[in-house]
Amino acid sequence: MPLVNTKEMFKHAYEGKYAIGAFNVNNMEIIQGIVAAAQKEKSALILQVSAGARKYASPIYLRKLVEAAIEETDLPIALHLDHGDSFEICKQCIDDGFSSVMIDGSALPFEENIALAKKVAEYAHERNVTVEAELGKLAGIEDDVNVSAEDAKFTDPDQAVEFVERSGVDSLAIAIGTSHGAYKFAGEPRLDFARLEKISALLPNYPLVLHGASSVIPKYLEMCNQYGAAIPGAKGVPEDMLREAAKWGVCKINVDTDLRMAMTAAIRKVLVEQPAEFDPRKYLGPGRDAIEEIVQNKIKNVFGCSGSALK
Ligand SMILES: O=C(CO)COP(=O)(O)O
Ligand SMILES: O=C[C@H](O)COP(=O)(O)O
Ligand SMILES: [Zn+2]
Ligand SMILES: [Zn+2]
Repeated sequence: MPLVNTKEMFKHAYEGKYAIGAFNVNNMEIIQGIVAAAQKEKSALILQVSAGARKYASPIYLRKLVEAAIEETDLPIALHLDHGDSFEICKQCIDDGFSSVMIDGSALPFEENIALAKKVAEYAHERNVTVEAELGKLAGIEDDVNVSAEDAKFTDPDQAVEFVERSGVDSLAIAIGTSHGAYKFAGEPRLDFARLEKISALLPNYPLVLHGASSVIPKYLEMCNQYGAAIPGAKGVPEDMLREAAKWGVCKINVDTDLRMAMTAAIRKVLVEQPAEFDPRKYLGPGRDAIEEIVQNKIKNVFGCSGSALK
Protein backbone atom coordinates (compact mmCIF):
# COMPACT_ATOMS: atom_id res chain seq x y z
CA MET A 1 0.00 0.00 0.00
CA PRO A 2 1.22 3.56 -0.67
CA LEU A 3 1.68 6.16 2.06
CA VAL A 4 -1.67 7.24 3.48
CA ASN A 5 -2.73 10.61 4.81
CA THR A 6 -4.22 10.87 8.29
CA LYS A 7 -7.90 11.22 7.36
CA GLU A 8 -9.03 7.61 7.64
CA MET A 9 -6.88 6.81 10.64
CA PHE A 10 -8.17 9.81 12.58
CA LYS A 11 -11.78 9.03 11.70
CA HIS A 12 -11.43 5.55 13.17
CA ALA A 13 -9.43 6.82 16.13
CA TYR A 14 -12.06 9.42 16.95
CA GLU A 15 -14.87 6.87 16.77
CA GLY A 16 -12.94 4.31 18.79
CA LYS A 17 -11.70 6.85 21.37
CA TYR A 18 -8.09 5.89 20.87
CA ALA A 19 -5.07 7.80 19.55
CA ILE A 20 -2.58 7.05 16.81
CA GLY A 21 1.05 7.30 17.88
CA ALA A 22 3.12 9.86 15.98
CA PHE A 23 6.78 9.10 16.40
CA ASN A 24 9.73 11.28 15.38
CA VAL A 25 12.26 9.55 13.15
CA ASN A 26 15.87 10.41 12.38
CA ASN A 27 17.51 7.22 11.11
CA MET A 28 17.00 3.63 10.03
CA GLU A 29 17.13 1.99 13.45
CA ILE A 30 14.56 4.38 14.88
CA ILE A 31 12.19 3.71 11.98
CA GLN A 32 12.72 -0.04 12.21
CA GLY A 33 12.09 -0.17 15.96
CA ILE A 34 8.84 1.79 15.65
CA VAL A 35 7.62 -0.15 12.64
CA ALA A 36 8.39 -3.53 14.22
CA ALA A 37 6.22 -2.58 17.20
CA ALA A 38 3.38 -1.34 14.98
CA GLN A 39 3.56 -4.54 12.99
CA LYS A 40 3.27 -6.70 16.10
CA GLU A 41 0.24 -4.67 17.20
CA LYS A 42 -1.22 -4.27 13.69
CA SER A 43 -1.38 -0.54 14.26
CA ALA A 44 -1.69 2.38 11.88
CA LEU A 45 1.28 4.66 12.29
CA ILE A 46 2.46 8.22 11.81
CA LEU A 47 6.19 8.67 11.27
CA GLN A 48 7.16 12.31 11.54
CA VAL A 49 10.17 14.26 10.40
CA SER A 50 11.15 17.54 12.03
CA ALA A 51 13.07 20.31 10.27
CA GLY A 52 16.12 19.09 12.21
CA ALA A 53 15.62 15.50 11.06
CA ARG A 54 15.12 16.72 7.52
CA LYS A 55 18.46 18.46 7.71
CA TYR A 56 20.20 15.54 9.41
CA ALA A 57 19.00 12.69 7.22
CA SER A 58 17.42 14.41 4.18
CA PRO A 59 13.70 13.92 3.55
CA ILE A 60 14.46 11.65 0.61
CA TYR A 61 16.42 9.14 2.72
CA LEU A 62 13.71 9.09 5.34
CA ARG A 63 10.95 8.71 2.76
CA LYS A 64 12.78 5.81 1.12
CA LEU A 65 13.24 4.11 4.50
CA VAL A 66 9.54 4.56 5.20
CA GLU A 67 8.71 3.12 1.78
CA ALA A 68 10.82 0.10 2.69
CA ALA A 69 8.83 -0.25 5.90
CA ILE A 70 5.56 -0.17 3.98
CA GLU A 71 6.85 -2.75 1.52
CA GLU A 72 7.88 -5.10 4.31
CA THR A 73 4.80 -4.68 6.49
CA ASP A 74 1.84 -3.42 4.46
CA LEU A 75 0.87 -1.16 7.37
CA PRO A 76 -1.00 2.11 6.74
CA ILE A 77 1.72 4.65 7.42
CA ALA A 78 1.55 8.44 7.16
CA LEU A 79 4.78 10.34 6.60
CA HIS A 80 4.31 13.69 8.31
CA LEU A 81 6.32 16.90 8.55
CA ASP A 82 6.57 17.89 12.23
CA HIS A 83 6.55 21.62 13.11
CA GLY A 84 6.92 23.08 9.62
CA ASP A 85 7.40 26.77 10.21
CA SER A 86 6.83 28.16 6.70
CA PHE A 87 4.74 27.57 3.60
CA GLU A 88 7.95 26.74 1.74
CA ILE A 89 9.03 23.83 3.94
CA CYS A 90 5.50 22.39 3.83
CA LYS A 91 5.41 22.71 0.05
CA GLN A 92 8.82 21.08 -0.24
CA CYS A 93 7.75 18.08 1.82
CA ILE A 94 4.46 17.77 -0.06
CA ASP A 95 6.36 17.89 -3.34
CA ASP A 96 8.79 15.28 -1.96
CA GLY A 97 5.90 12.88 -1.36
CA PHE A 98 4.95 13.36 2.30
CA SER A 99 1.32 12.46 2.95
CA SER A 100 0.76 14.90 5.84
CA VAL A 101 2.32 18.14 7.09
CA MET A 102 2.16 20.35 10.15
CA ILE A 103 2.27 24.10 9.71
CA ASP A 104 3.18 25.50 13.10
CA GLY A 105 2.22 29.16 13.17
CA SER A 106 1.53 29.09 16.90
CA ALA A 107 4.07 31.86 17.55
CA LEU A 108 2.27 34.18 15.10
CA PRO A 109 -0.64 36.47 15.88
CA PHE A 110 -4.02 34.70 15.49
CA GLU A 111 -4.92 36.18 12.09
CA GLU A 112 -1.48 35.43 10.62
CA ASN A 113 -1.57 31.89 11.97
CA ILE A 114 -4.95 31.36 10.26
CA ALA A 115 -3.80 32.86 6.96
CA LEU A 116 -0.64 30.72 6.84
CA ALA A 117 -2.51 27.53 7.78
CA LYS A 118 -5.13 28.23 5.13
CA LYS A 119 -2.49 28.73 2.45
CA VAL A 120 -0.83 25.41 3.34
CA ALA A 121 -4.19 23.62 3.53
CA GLU A 122 -5.16 24.80 0.04
CA TYR A 123 -1.88 23.60 -1.47
CA ALA A 124 -1.96 20.32 0.46
CA HIS A 125 -5.58 19.40 -0.14
CA GLU A 126 -5.20 19.68 -3.91
CA ARG A 127 -2.59 16.95 -3.53
CA ASN A 128 -4.47 14.72 -1.08
CA VAL A 129 -2.17 15.68 1.80
CA THR A 130 -3.60 16.36 5.27
CA VAL A 131 -2.61 19.36 7.39
CA GLU A 132 -2.15 19.87 11.12
CA ALA A 133 -1.88 23.34 12.62
CA GLU A 134 -1.27 24.56 16.18
CA LEU A 135 -3.06 27.12 18.32
CA GLY A 136 -1.78 28.11 21.76
CA LYS A 137 1.68 27.78 23.27
CA LEU A 138 3.04 24.65 24.86
CA ALA A 139 4.00 25.14 28.49
CA GLY A 140 7.58 25.32 29.67
CA ILE A 141 8.71 24.00 33.03
CA GLU A 142 9.24 27.54 34.27
CA ASP A 143 5.53 28.26 33.91
CA ASP A 144 4.50 26.34 37.00
CA VAL A 145 1.57 27.85 36.53
CA ASN A 146 -1.00 30.29 37.65
CA VAL A 147 -4.36 30.39 35.97
CA SER A 148 -3.98 33.74 34.25
CA ALA A 149 -0.69 32.60 32.71
CA GLU A 150 -2.49 29.47 31.53
CA ASP A 151 -5.26 31.52 29.97
CA ALA A 152 -2.73 33.53 28.03
CA LYS A 153 -0.90 30.51 26.67
CA PHE A 154 -3.27 27.58 26.53
CA THR A 155 -5.62 27.13 23.59
CA ASP A 156 -8.75 29.24 23.81
CA PRO A 157 -11.74 26.98 22.97
CA ASP A 158 -13.71 29.61 21.03
CA GLN A 159 -10.65 30.62 19.05
CA ALA A 160 -10.03 26.95 18.25
CA VAL A 161 -13.43 26.72 16.57
CA GLU A 162 -12.85 29.88 14.57
CA PHE A 163 -9.35 28.71 13.62
CA VAL A 164 -10.54 25.36 12.31
CA GLU A 165 -13.48 26.84 10.38
CA ARG A 166 -11.49 29.57 8.71
CA SER A 167 -8.23 27.72 8.00
CA GLY A 168 -9.71 24.42 6.82
CA VAL A 169 -6.94 22.35 8.43
CA ASP A 170 -7.61 18.67 9.15
CA SER A 171 -6.38 18.52 12.75
CA LEU A 172 -5.38 20.95 15.46
CA ALA A 173 -2.58 20.72 18.03
CA ILE A 174 -3.68 22.29 21.29
CA ALA A 175 -1.89 23.55 24.39
CA ILE A 176 -3.27 22.19 27.67
CA GLY A 177 -0.07 21.90 29.71
CA THR A 178 2.23 19.52 27.85
CA SER A 179 5.66 20.66 26.68
CA HIS A 180 8.51 19.35 24.57
CA GLY A 181 11.56 17.64 26.05
CA ALA A 182 12.35 15.72 29.23
CA TYR A 183 11.45 18.38 31.81
CA LYS A 184 7.72 18.89 31.56
CA PHE A 185 6.65 19.61 35.14
CA ALA A 186 8.43 21.20 38.08
CA GLY A 187 5.81 19.92 40.53
CA GLU A 188 3.01 17.39 40.13
CA PRO A 189 2.07 16.67 36.50
CA ARG A 190 -1.15 18.44 35.60
CA LEU A 191 -3.03 18.89 32.33
CA ASP A 192 -6.01 21.19 31.83
CA PHE A 193 -8.66 18.53 31.11
CA ALA A 194 -11.53 20.99 31.59
CA ARG A 195 -10.13 22.97 28.67
CA LEU A 196 -9.69 19.83 26.56
CA GLU A 197 -13.28 18.77 27.23
CA LYS A 198 -14.55 22.19 26.24
CA ILE A 199 -12.55 22.25 23.00
CA SER A 200 -13.68 18.73 22.22
CA ALA A 201 -17.35 19.61 22.85
CA LEU A 202 -17.15 22.65 20.58
CA LEU A 203 -15.42 20.68 17.80
CA PRO A 204 -17.34 17.40 17.57
CA ASN A 205 -15.80 14.73 15.32
CA TYR A 206 -12.68 16.83 14.95
CA PRO A 207 -9.22 15.30 15.61
CA LEU A 208 -7.04 17.08 18.15
CA VAL A 209 -3.30 16.56 18.58
CA LEU A 210 -1.14 16.45 21.68
CA HIS A 211 2.50 17.49 21.32
CA GLY A 212 5.08 17.12 24.06
CA ALA A 213 3.44 13.91 25.20
CA SER A 214 6.39 11.71 26.15
CA SER A 215 6.06 10.03 29.54
CA VAL A 216 9.78 10.00 30.44
CA ILE A 217 9.75 6.30 31.23
CA PRO A 218 11.45 5.69 34.60
CA LYS A 219 13.15 2.47 33.48
CA TYR A 220 15.03 4.22 30.69
CA LEU A 221 15.69 7.41 32.61
CA GLU A 222 17.29 5.35 35.39
CA MET A 223 19.21 3.26 32.89
CA CYS A 224 20.63 6.39 31.25
CA ASN A 225 21.71 7.80 34.58
CA GLN A 226 23.08 4.45 35.78
CA TYR A 227 25.34 4.27 32.74
CA GLY A 228 26.80 7.74 32.98
CA ALA A 229 24.15 10.18 31.81
CA ALA A 230 23.28 13.34 33.70
CA ILE A 231 19.53 13.77 33.26
CA PRO A 232 18.41 14.51 36.81
CA GLY A 233 14.77 15.11 37.72
CA ALA A 234 13.26 14.60 34.28
CA LYS A 235 9.47 14.24 34.35
CA GLY A 236 6.91 13.44 31.64
CA VAL A 237 3.17 13.09 31.11
CA PRO A 238 1.76 10.16 33.12
CA GLU A 239 0.38 7.41 30.91
CA ASP A 240 -3.10 7.51 32.45
CA MET A 241 -3.43 11.16 31.41
CA LEU A 242 -2.70 10.20 27.81
CA ARG A 243 -5.31 7.44 28.00
CA GLU A 244 -7.79 9.99 29.27
CA ALA A 245 -6.93 12.53 26.56
CA ALA A 246 -7.64 9.94 23.87
CA LYS A 247 -11.25 9.78 25.11
CA TRP A 248 -11.71 13.50 24.42
CA GLY A 249 -10.92 13.81 20.74
CA VAL A 250 -7.12 13.55 20.92
CA CYS A 251 -6.41 11.34 17.90
CA LYS A 252 -2.65 11.90 17.55
CA ILE A 253 -0.08 11.75 20.33
CA ASN A 254 3.47 12.91 19.57
CA VAL A 255 6.50 11.13 20.98
CA ASP A 256 10.14 11.91 20.49
CA THR A 257 11.84 12.27 23.89
CA ASP A 258 10.92 8.73 24.99
CA LEU A 259 12.47 7.28 21.84
CA ARG A 260 15.65 9.26 22.33
CA MET A 261 15.96 8.23 25.93
CA ALA A 262 15.27 4.54 25.32
CA MET A 263 17.77 4.35 22.50
CA THR A 264 20.42 6.27 24.41
CA ALA A 265 19.96 4.10 27.51
CA ALA A 266 20.43 0.88 25.57
CA ILE A 267 23.48 2.21 23.74
CA ARG A 268 25.06 3.53 26.94
CA LYS A 269 24.60 0.15 28.59
CA VAL A 270 26.44 -1.69 25.82
CA LEU A 271 29.26 0.83 25.68
CA VAL A 272 29.80 0.74 29.43
CA GLU A 273 29.43 -3.01 29.90
CA GLN A 274 31.36 -4.01 26.77
CA PRO A 275 34.18 -1.48 26.40
CA ALA A 276 35.96 -3.60 23.81
CA GLU A 277 32.97 -3.45 21.45
CA PHE A 278 33.15 -1.10 18.47
CA ASP A 279 30.80 -2.66 15.93
CA PRO A 280 27.95 -0.12 15.60
CA ARG A 281 25.45 -2.92 15.09
CA LYS A 282 26.23 -4.18 18.59
CA TYR A 283 24.88 -1.01 20.16
CA LEU A 284 22.47 0.31 17.53
CA GLY A 285 20.71 -3.07 17.54
CA PRO A 286 19.90 -2.92 21.27
CA GLY A 287 18.91 0.74 20.74
CA ARG A 288 16.44 -0.39 18.11
CA ASP A 289 15.10 -3.13 20.41
CA ALA A 290 14.52 -0.60 23.21
CA ILE A 291 12.52 1.60 20.84
CA GLU A 292 10.45 -1.36 19.76
CA GLU A 293 9.67 -2.23 23.38
CA ILE A 294 8.45 1.21 24.40
CA VAL A 295 6.50 1.83 21.21
CA GLN A 296 4.72 -1.50 21.55
CA ASN A 297 3.77 -0.63 25.13
CA LYS A 298 2.43 2.76 24.07
CA ILE A 299 0.38 1.35 21.21
CA LYS A 300 -1.04 -1.49 23.26
CA ASN A 301 -1.41 -0.12 26.77
CA VAL A 302 -1.54 3.66 26.46
CA PHE A 303 -2.84 4.91 23.10
CA GLY A 304 -5.15 1.92 22.52
CA CYS A 305 -4.50 1.74 18.78
CA SER A 306 -3.68 -1.98 18.47
CA GLY A 307 -5.55 -3.41 15.50
CA SER A 308 -6.10 0.00 13.90
CA ALA A 309 -4.22 -1.05 10.77
CA LEU A 310 -7.08 -3.40 9.96
CA LYS A 311 -9.78 -0.70 9.92
O1 LIG B 1 5.80 16.91 20.33
C1 LIG B 1 6.77 16.27 19.98
C2 LIG B 1 7.19 16.30 18.57
O2 LIG B 1 6.48 17.23 17.83
C3 LIG B 1 7.56 15.40 20.90
O3 LIG B 1 7.28 15.63 22.25
P1 LIG B 1 8.20 14.98 23.41
O4 LIG B 1 9.38 15.87 23.57
O5 LIG B 1 7.33 14.99 24.63
O6 LIG B 1 8.54 13.61 22.98
O1 LIG C 1 9.02 18.81 18.65
C1 LIG C 1 10.22 18.60 18.46
C2 LIG C 1 10.67 17.21 18.19
O2 LIG C 1 11.03 16.55 19.39
C3 LIG C 1 11.78 17.23 17.17
O3 LIG C 1 12.97 17.65 17.73
P1 LIG C 1 14.19 18.14 16.76
O4 LIG C 1 13.74 19.47 16.20
O5 LIG C 1 15.37 18.20 17.66
O6 LIG C 1 14.31 17.09 15.69
ZN1 LIG D 1 5.86 18.97 18.87
ZN1 LIG E 1 -11.42 2.72 7.07
